[in-house]
Amino acid sequence: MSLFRIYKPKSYPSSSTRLRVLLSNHSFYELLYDPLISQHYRFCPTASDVPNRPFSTSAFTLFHLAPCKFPSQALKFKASATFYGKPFSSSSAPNGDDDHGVSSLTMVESESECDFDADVGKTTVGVDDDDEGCSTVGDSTMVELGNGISEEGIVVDSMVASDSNDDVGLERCEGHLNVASRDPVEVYRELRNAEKGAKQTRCDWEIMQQVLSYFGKSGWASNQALAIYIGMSFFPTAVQKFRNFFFKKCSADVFKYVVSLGPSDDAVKFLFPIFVEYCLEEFPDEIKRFRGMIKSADLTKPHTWFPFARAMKRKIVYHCGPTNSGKTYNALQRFMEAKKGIYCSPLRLLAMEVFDKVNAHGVYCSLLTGQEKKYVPFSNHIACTVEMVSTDELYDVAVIDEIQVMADPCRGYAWTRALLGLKADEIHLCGDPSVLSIVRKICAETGDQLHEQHYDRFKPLVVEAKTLLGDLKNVRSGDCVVAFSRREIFEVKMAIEKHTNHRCCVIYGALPPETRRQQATLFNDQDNEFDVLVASDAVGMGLNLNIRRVIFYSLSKYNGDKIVPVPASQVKQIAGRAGRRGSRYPDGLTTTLHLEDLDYLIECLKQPFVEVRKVGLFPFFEQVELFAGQLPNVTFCHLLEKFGENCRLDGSYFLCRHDHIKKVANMLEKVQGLSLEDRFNFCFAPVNIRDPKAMYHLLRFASAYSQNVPVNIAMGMPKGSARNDSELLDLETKHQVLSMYMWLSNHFKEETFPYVKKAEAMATDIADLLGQSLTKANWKPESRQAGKPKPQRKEDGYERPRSLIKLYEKNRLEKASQNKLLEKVVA
Ligand SMILES: Nc1ncnc2c1ncn2[C@@H]1O[C@H](COP(=O)(O)OP(=O)(O)OP(=O)(O)O)[C@@H](O)[C@H]1O
Repeated sequence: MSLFRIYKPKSYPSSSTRLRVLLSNHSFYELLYDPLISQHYRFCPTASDVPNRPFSTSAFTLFHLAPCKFPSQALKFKASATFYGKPFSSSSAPNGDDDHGVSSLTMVESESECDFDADVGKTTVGVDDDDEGCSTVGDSTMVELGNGISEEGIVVDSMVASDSNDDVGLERCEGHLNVASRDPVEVYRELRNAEKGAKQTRCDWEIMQQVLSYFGKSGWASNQALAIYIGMSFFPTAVQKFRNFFFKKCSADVFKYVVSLGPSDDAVKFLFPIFVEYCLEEFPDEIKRFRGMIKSADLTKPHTWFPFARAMKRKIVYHCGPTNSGKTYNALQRFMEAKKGIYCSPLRLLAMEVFDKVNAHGVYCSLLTGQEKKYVPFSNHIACTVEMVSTDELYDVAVIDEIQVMADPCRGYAWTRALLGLKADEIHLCGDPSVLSIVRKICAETGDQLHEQHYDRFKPLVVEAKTLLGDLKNVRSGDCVVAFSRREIFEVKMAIEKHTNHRCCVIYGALPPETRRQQATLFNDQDNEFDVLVASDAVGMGLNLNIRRVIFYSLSKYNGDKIVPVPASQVKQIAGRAGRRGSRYPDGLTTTLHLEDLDYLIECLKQPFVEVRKVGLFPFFEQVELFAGQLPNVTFCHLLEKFGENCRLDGSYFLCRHDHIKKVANMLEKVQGLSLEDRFNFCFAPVNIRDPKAMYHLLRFASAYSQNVPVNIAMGMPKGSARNDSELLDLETKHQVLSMYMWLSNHFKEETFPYVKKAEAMATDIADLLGQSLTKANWKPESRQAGKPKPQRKEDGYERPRSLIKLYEKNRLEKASQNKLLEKVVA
């Protein structure tokens, strides 16, 4: 039954319309001008099984209602008047939105508008306060509208229920409209208990197909289904079964009602609670399994994972500022004063530096990294890499360096864990301001007391506008040329040594920390010819270097996928290495090789730190183990994938990337006899997944370990320093393999890795050989990255690279102008 609320604006000319409206809840409608009944209109459904329902109305204009397929689409009247009909819907819509209970017709004329709202499920016709001329009607299905012409608006004359012969029809119509207001549990039970569903017309059946297909594709429904533990992957199966059930059991009124909604969100919202009832009854096992899975993949509220730390009232001091502003210095002062302290470093190299520095100050300090444990007798202090931090020990003072790495997509979880879990009365965080607001948020959750100390750079960094004008001959003593690939580093070294009198030290990520330190010492030492440093972004952290000027050879780098501009935060960090307090060059300078890169450098240095909104998390083994209990018989790699899909996180956290872990997990699938914990630990071993030799050795180590036999190093010692780049690469790989062996010996049963001392000795020797090799290296690097833009050749033989930043900028501008053009065309 329908309620028609008819009104029109007062401005509407009183003589303009005289009409009658009949609404019926069938799918197809037509409004016809019947020439036999001059000036009268007939409003009739087209469905063949529903009789025409002519009725008379007077109107002075002709209009036509174009047929529409679904009620959800607008019913459109054309001519001098246009009507739009919104879909019928239940007045008790699941979301409680009253609008869903209103069907409406809107008449639009060329000069003015008149709206008709038809409320479903009531029996009276009301008139808005503003409106006049409509009268109420009785409770028949054919709604009678009031007589007479309004002073100002629509005149609606009495409507005759011409089809009132059919009481059953009326009940049916009323019945299907009432469906919406019924309890979904009751509707579901009725369907479930029905022996057979009602017969449907082909047309309705097709519409229902579309409705259920719309339901299956609804992101809202699949999301909501998670609340009853119907997982995303099971949702399509559940919908398919529900669909079959619905077709088999659906009663006429429910069917009609859903068809009247059409494939729409209203239909989804109506069906969803019935679907829920169906799922709860039909899929208890799946729901139980998924609930268990979700529960075990719950990474929400990570601060509650550390109850002992929560029981403490910790004081957190955030040393917040740019590079070279004395943050770490001040934090380390507190660390050394403490009775018991821990320093957490982002790099082995930095942990070693602090270990040396603190011991040199007479404070006994041990060293703990993934690869080495150096216990200093009577020490109460420890310098460790952040991944190795113990959340069991109690400390007076802890220092977490480079706290902004919390937001690192791969390693961030280690910083988050240290911050949340460290049992220390006082925790000093050193870093730039990018994670300050999120640390504030975390402290509010943990109940820790946060103190902020803000710092400025000791001396401002000066940008040299002249640049090197594209010529490496312009390097000077104390310069550090920064390039972002190993290949470029060696090209630059060669070019400088060939065309100038300078000698170059080299620092890049694949070198062992010992070699990096050796090269840094060589560079810092004034009594030799090595006065220029060529380095990768590895120079950005951890080394105290006497750098006068940082020169960016380029400001773009390969990110594993494509060449991208170096992020501003990284540019700042690297440039900030110039002019350290206490070094030979306290005033820092920075510039670029090319003039055209200078703008980007200035732009980066000017940019404020971008506020980080999320920091990294990764599950502990125990969490993965719990999760695995819900998914027996899947590979470890698949397990990690599933964990990633199903884990829940709070808004301040993201799950750290684990492609690297999955790649190792995948490789180790063929190794039998490893426990889940073994697999988990092997996956964290430091291995370069792009180096097949290193991957081979990891596989070999894991196989031997799984057979419980002593794991051999099985790798020959190189005879001498490298004579070419492939020998240098070989030394790098060998050192990585030894480093991996040492790491494994610290993370697995020691007796299974009995040659750890030998590995340490070999690693030290190889680090030395690497240092020697770099000192004399004057060969062309081997190309490992096909497809990278080739450097341009200069006439004097010196190779000058193209400015990729310029190229990037050009592409960006081209893209932007293309987009603008496209927008124009679309407009
Ligand atoms: N008060 C101080 N007295 C003497 N030297 C200091 C002092 N503060 C800092 N320094 C020296 O200044 C240099 C930079 O300090 P520090 O490493 O603490 O800076 P930072 O802000 O932590 O920079 P980064 O983030 O680059 O590590 C270091 O060599 C440090 O020893």
